[in-house]
Amino acid sequence: MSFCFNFDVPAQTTNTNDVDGNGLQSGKKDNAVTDAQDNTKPAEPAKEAKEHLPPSDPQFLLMDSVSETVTIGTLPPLHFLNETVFEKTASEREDGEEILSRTAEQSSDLIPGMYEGGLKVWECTYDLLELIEKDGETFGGKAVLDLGCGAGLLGILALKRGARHVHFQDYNSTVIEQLTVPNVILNCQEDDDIESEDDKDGRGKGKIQEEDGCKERLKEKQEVKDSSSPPKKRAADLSQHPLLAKCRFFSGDWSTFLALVLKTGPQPKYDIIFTSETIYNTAYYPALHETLHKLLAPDGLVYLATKSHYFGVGGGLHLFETFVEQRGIFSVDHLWDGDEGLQRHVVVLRFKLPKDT
Ligand SMILES: C[S@@+](CC[C@H](N)C(=O)[O-])C[C@H]1O[C@@H](n2cnc3c(N)ncnc32)[C@H](O)[C@@H]1O
Repeated sequence: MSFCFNFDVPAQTTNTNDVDGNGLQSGKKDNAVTDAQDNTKPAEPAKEAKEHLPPSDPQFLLMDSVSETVTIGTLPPLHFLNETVFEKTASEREDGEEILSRTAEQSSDLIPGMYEGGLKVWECTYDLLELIEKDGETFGGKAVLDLGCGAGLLGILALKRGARHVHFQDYNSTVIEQLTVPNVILNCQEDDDIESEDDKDGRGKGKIQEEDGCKERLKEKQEVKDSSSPPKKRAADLSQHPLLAKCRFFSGDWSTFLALVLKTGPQPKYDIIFTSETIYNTAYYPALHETLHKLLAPDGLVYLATKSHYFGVGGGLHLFETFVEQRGIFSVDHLWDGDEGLQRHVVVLRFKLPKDT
C-alpha cells in the first residue's frame, strides 16, 4: 500500500489557477495568488455544513463496517479503518453523496467540489503525527480542531492524549459518517481489545520504511479476521464513552462550516488547529484562511502539514505562504522540511499580534 499522491482531476474540472496544468511550474505564482483572493466563488455551490451526531448504537456501526483495521504508533496506538474497506464494501454502504461509487469509477483520490479526498490517509498526516510523537505534546485541557480531517488521526491522537474536546470537520458527510466517526469509536474501545489480537499473531508494532521515494509508515495491519464477530465488550457503554463525549463532527465547505459554528453558540476558539493536505487548491484559500482566523484562540497554533506542490491541482506551500503573508494576520514558521526529494513540510501559524476578542 502506498501513500503517494494520486490527484486525478477530471478533464471537465477547470482550475483557473493552473493555466497550463503544471501547477507551480507554470511560472504564474503571483497571478495564482491574486486569483485565489478574488475567486471566492467555488466551482460548485458551497456544500452546506451540518453537524453529525454519533450513532446511538456505535458498536453496531463498528460491527457493520469494520473488516480490516490498521494500527499505528505507540504513544498511544491509533486504530483506523483501512482504506481498502471502502473499495470492498462501497456497494453495501450509505452513499448519499455518491462519492464511494464515483471515486471507484474514476479511480480518483479527488474530485474537486464533490469529493475532497478524505477517504484515505494522506502522507503528510504521518509527518505531523511523527512530529507530535517526538515532541511529546500532551494536549491536556486543550480545545482542538482537526480541519479537513478525513480519517481524523490527528484529532484522535489529541483526544487520546487528553484534549478537553476535539472537533472534526470534513468536506464530505460520507467521510464523517463512514470513516471519521467509526475511527473515533474504534479508538474509544480499550486498546487491549486490539492489542490482544496483535499478541496472538505475534506481530510487533510499526516500522518506518522508505519506498519509491515515498516515506511510507508500514505499520502492522491488524486484521479483524471474522468481521461478523468483532469484540463485543462494552457495547452499551461505548455511546457514553467519555472520549466520544468530547467530540463533535461536522461536514461541509469551510465557509458554511464557519458560519454554522459561529451561530451555534458560545463562539468556539481552538487552542490547536490541525490541518493536513488541505492547501492544494488556491480557490479554497480565502475560506480556509477566514476559518483559521475566526476560530483560532489568540495564543493558539495551527499545525499545517503539506506538500510543496500539488501538481495537477495548482496549490502548494509557497502559494499559501504568500497568501497568508498578504493577509497579514498570521506568521508562518517551518517546523519540519522534508528532504529535497520528498518536498513535504510541517509549518505552524500563529497570530502576529494579540487578537481582540
Ligand atoms: C487530501 S484530503 C486530506 C485528509 C486528511 N487531512 C489527511 O491528511 O489524510 C483534504 C481534506 O481537506 C478538506 N477540504 C478540502 N477542501 C475543502 C473545502 N473547500 N471545504 C471544506 N473542507 C475541505 C476535505 O475534508 C478533505 O478531507
